Amino acid sequence: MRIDVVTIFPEYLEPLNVSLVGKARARGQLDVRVHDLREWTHDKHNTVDDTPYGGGPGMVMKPEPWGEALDAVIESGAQGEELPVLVVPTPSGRPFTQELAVELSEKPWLVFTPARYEGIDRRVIEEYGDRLDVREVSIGDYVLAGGEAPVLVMVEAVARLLPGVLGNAESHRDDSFAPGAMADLLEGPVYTKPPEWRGRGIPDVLLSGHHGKIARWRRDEAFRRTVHNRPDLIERADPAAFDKKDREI
Ligand SMILES: O=C(OCc1ccccc1)c1cn[nH]c1
Repeated sequence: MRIDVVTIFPEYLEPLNVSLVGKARARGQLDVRVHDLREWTHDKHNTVDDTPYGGGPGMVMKPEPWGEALDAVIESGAQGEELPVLVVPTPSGRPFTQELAVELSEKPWLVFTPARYEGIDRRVIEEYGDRLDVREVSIGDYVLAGGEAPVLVMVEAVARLLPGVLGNAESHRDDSFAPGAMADLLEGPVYTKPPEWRGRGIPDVLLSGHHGKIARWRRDEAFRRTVHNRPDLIERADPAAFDKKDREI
């Protein structure tokens, strides 16, 4: 997979050189290219923003630098002529979910356009929306100063799903929100050695070696935690899925 990021703060994307994503890049599973938007400005001050038409607070990112940058990135594509998916982080986007992470992890090429200020001139989204699959995506209901942190979040969520990137291929089968048996439930509690820590032991069932009981206990704990922290997910859950899960245990 190829990932391009166009930003006025390239140094903000340094964390993509370390850990999980860093290793995937070193193994050649991921080709991540970070571009400085200001490379495509031509005035003395490398201007990327201006005042909003119609007035109002803040500044808007100008369309010209984005147009030149995105044309350059798209033209550099040797991805078998496949065009990239354009991912635009914004509070006004559709929610970023595990389901969307899975969908994006199956694409050969993603281009992220993190904005600063009040956002990017709408005409950029329209211009590229005519020829590309453009996704405006929110990582949550809050406003940040820029889209770079959302890009780090989305790239990590996508990269860990690439085959061979996450050590144990099974690990994301039971992820919270992963489609399938545990869909729509939060992860239950986890424990590891030592068997006793500050007078606190381990739930007996986990030491029983009885896999059926362990699976049922984990499902019940996941349910309990979901009711407590995310009752909204319970309404959405499909009771038949629980019955199916019960039969599987
Ligand atoms: O703040 C965010 O992106 C930066 C941004 C982009 C456009 C206009 C204002 C701010 C964001 C919050 N949830 N998901 C994304």
